Amino acid sequence: MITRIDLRGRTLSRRELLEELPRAEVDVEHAAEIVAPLLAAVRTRGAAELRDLAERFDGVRPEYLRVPADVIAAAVRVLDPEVRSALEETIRRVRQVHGAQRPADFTVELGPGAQVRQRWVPVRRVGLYVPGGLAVYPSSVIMNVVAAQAAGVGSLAVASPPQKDQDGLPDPVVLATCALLDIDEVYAVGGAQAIGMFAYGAAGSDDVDGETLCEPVDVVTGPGNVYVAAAKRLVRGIVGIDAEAGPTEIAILADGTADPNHVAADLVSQAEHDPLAAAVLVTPSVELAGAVEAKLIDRVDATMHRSRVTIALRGEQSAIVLVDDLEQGLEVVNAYGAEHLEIQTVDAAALAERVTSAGAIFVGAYSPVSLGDYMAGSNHVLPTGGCAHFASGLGVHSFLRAVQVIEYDADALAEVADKVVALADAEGLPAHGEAVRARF
Ligand SMILES: NC(=O)c1ccc[n+]([C@@H]2O[C@H](COP(=O)([O-])OP(=O)(O)OC[C@H]3O[C@@H](n4cnc5c(N)ncnc54)[C@H](O)[C@@H]3O)[C@@H](O)[C@H]2O)c1
Ligand SMILES: N[C@H](CO)Cc1c[nH]c[nH+]1
Ligand SMILES: [Zn+2]
Repeated sequence: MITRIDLRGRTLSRRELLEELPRAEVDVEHAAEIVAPLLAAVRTRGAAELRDLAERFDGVRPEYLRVPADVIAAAVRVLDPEVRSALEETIRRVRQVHGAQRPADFTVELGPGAQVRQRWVPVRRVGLYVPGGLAVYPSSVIMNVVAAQAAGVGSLAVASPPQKDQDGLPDPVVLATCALLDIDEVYAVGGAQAIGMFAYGAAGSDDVDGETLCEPVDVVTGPGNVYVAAAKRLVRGIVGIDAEAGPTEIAILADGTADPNHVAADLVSQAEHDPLAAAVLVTPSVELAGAVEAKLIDRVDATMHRSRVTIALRGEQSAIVLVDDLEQGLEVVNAYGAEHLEIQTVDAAALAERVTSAGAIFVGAYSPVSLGDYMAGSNHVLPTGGCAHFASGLGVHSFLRAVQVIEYDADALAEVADKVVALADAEGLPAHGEAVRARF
């Protein structure tokens, strides 16, 4: 069912360790070769191409690429009250956490009349991707939208794949969630083509050729499959992106005190996202490893997305990694840099303090990843594929830029003028020094 990798008694360099660790054959570069021509076609053919690609990849030709306002409003009217209450609770909690994320502006006085200020400025317009292929993700609407709203972004557009069983509209709960968050610009566009539409804009309204369907955005965020991740990589530079948030990963660092039933349930919970999802258990306990393997057999057998989960768990991206002790376990999870890392050990909080690479850390027996997916208040759009080594999850910072404001008066400039000239001359750029001298 799931491979074992035995690292016990082995001393490995970081490079050797990385080669031993399980990693999905999520070949973003290969996917990029597939989606590059799609992006180019969206850029030149706009709405017509978006309809053709929807037919090809989503199996439906949407009547409306931009979802009409009355359809969004109707979706919230028919929303199941229990689901509405859960969405509202998620919105409340995610707003609370993201409201606390905004970094403070500051001013530094370097001397009398010499001031540098830093201001955090939101981007003007954002394109927020909400996946909708193998599953639908109203929760991802909240994660994207609340973070952008908390940053103060003025113009927000959401895209999610057209659903065959919804006459080419996005999932109705996705639409209702947009309504709950006051979002009225929603597109029935999925995959790489949605990322292209956001990056380049798209011409051609629903019935009038030459009109604009979608204006280009400054930043594109959101999770998605390997094609979405590849498209984001390709448009980076034309627009800003958040981290690549591709097929889901869960790593669990657990010792003999962990409950094997909980560990197995958590591995299956994330494996159900995608056949390319990764589920990794790192443990020094051979007993726990055996018990988890046994529980996995029962759980996989009983779960709804059995075939998808089986492929994910059998894939080379998933494994049980046996280590000598929790110290080696920590080294392994830090080298892996999982999207989600659960710590189910004695003293889990102390170990969590020593984690240096993970998209998000879930501490102790009662903080499963599923809690973070929906209700913790944290953001579930997190870096995958090792991007946690250099990137953060989605948050208010994803939509902000730091702008420095420099203000010196005449005396303050005079004070450093000779030093500016000395450095300008040392760089062989004397006109820089002359620009300062010219003022005195
Ligand atoms: N890392 C995170 O933060 C995070 C959060 C939520 C979900 N996820 C991941 O998001 C993904 C969602 O994937 P999904 O497939 O359900 O929805 P999706 O919306 O990401 O992808 C569906 C789209 O993929 C495109 N597509 C499908 N086959 C294609 C092909 N052969 N060539 C080009 N394009 C193709 C289609 O355009 C379709 O609209 C999962 O991998 C899940 O694990 C990640
Ligand atoms: N686990 C996903 C992030 O990889 C987020 C999610 C949304 N819905 C369910 N799960
Ligand atoms: Zn999940």
